[in-house]
Amino acid sequence: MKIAPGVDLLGSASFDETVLFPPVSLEIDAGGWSCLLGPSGCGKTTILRLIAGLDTGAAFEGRISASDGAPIPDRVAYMAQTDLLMPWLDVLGNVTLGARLRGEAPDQDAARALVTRLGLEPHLHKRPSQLSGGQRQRVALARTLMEDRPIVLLDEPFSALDARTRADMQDLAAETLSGRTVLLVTHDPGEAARLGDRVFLLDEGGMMEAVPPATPTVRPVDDPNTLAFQARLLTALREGHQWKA
Ligand SMILES: Nc1ncnc2c1ncn2[C@@H]1O[C@H](COP(=O)(O)OP(=O)(O)OP(=O)(O)O)[C@@H](O)[C@H]1O
Repeated sequence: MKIAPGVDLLGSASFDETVLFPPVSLEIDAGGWSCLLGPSGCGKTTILRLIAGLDTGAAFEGRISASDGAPIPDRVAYMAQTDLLMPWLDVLGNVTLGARLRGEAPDQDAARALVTRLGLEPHLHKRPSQLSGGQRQRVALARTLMEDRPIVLLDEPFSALDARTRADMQDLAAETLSGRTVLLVTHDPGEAARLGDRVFLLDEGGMMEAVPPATPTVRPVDDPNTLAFQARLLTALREGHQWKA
């Protein structure tokens, strides 16, 4: 894997005359997990797509740059909110899709090992229509983890999972993506409290940062500091932009 750069987004976005978010500053540290929370519709997915260089329909005024000055989009693995699985491919086919689209021979052994770690081995040759929502989400996660990219953008990657699987997948993603620059969009303050080296809250008033406990990630769910931070995030989300870090 190439060295993971930090990513900065500075700017505002709007649709015609409607401001989506005012000027914000999002500093995503190199090689760490940054979490982005905020109410539905505040622009979190738009921010991920802007960083990935994908179309958003929004007018963005500002700049998005990597700390090494090199272009960002071709170094990004992006897991969208919808799983975007190919209905005619089985689990293994979907997990190795990226390599085949690039005309490369997929690493079947690595794909099988990953699929096994994600608990999908019994479903290896099933198509997406034969899988549950949570299983489909794990296939999409596996496909993203197969892309050995230094910058990883995850849009609610664990949202369809049961509590136990969710915690397992958080651990696995943290381990697999060690050293990558990760931006995780989540609605779950507990998830941000476990995984976030930095935690940002976005709403129509702008961006705020909440400073997580100094303990390393992945933080234990039952650690009093993790729980206190989780509660603080929930309070902040409920209070909206009146809250100050
Ligand atoms: N082409 C468009 N024209 C006008 N508004 C749009 C357009 N595309 C998206 N929007 C609006 O932009 C807003 C931001 O969408 P975005 O998907 O970034 O939000 P989000 O914070 O990720 O929401 P969620 O948490 O529900 O996924 C939404 O209110 C959406 O309705």
